[in-house]
Amino acid sequence: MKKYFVTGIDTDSGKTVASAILVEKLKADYWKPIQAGEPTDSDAVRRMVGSDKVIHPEGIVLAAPMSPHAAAKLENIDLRADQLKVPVTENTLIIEGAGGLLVPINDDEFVINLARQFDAEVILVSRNYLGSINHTMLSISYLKDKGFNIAGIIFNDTPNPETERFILQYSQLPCLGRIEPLTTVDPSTIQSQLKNINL
Ligand SMILES: Nc1ncnc2c1ncn2[C@@H]1O[C@H](COP(=O)(O)OP(=O)(O)OP(=O)(O)O)[C@@H](O)[C@H]1O
Ligand SMILES: C[C@H](N)[C@H](N)CCCCCC(=O)O
Ligand SMILES: [Mg+2]
Repeated sequence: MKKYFVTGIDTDSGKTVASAILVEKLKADYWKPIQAGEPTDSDAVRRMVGSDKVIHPEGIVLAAPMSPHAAAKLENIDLRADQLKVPVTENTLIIEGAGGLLVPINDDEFVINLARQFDAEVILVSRNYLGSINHTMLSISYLKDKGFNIAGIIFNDTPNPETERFILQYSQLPCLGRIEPLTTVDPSTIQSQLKNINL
């Protein structure tokens, strides 16, 4: 089974929206290994995709909408990456991280480590805002320095051609698509974006 790990340049960059689009585009399953706070991303994806799609139960659900290391600490949970096991499926699997790359799981493991642990290719979601060039370049730099297998970048929200041109030219990474600003996020607007994804 092919696995993609959807990470973002920050929390709220659009990983869940991008994951729902990828689930539809690739007819894939979805899995959120670490959920911190409610409503859950799995429920959000369930509302965005067809009822034929498989959404696997989260690896762990933590109550507090915080960094997983802090949310786990509040519940006296000793959260370790190796407790999280990829669900069994023959299908392509879209795995969504939590926050950005270097969000801690505990005092010495980061969310992005899960991509390697799960043998998944990384998709980086870059939302366009003032400051996103820096966040995107730092994220790419880390992924490359650490030797992650990077599928490419998805740009989200209001297009910024010069931002996108610079990032793609400097990084030489594939652009996997662009998600337009959506007035509502629902199954029909998710479907409207499939044509904008090249994967
Ligand atoms: N292209 C878009 N158009 C309109 N709204 C969007 C778009 N992309 C994301 N949003 C909205 O922005 C918010 C954050 O997006 P999303 O939940 O996908 O981020 P995330 O990276 O998954 O965050 P988290 O780190 O909490 O998992 C949500 O309310 C989502 O519906
Ligand atoms: C609760 C939120 N929606 C995410 N699940 C977790 C975001 C953690 C961000 C931590 C940080 O970078 O400071
Ligand atoms: Mg999310």
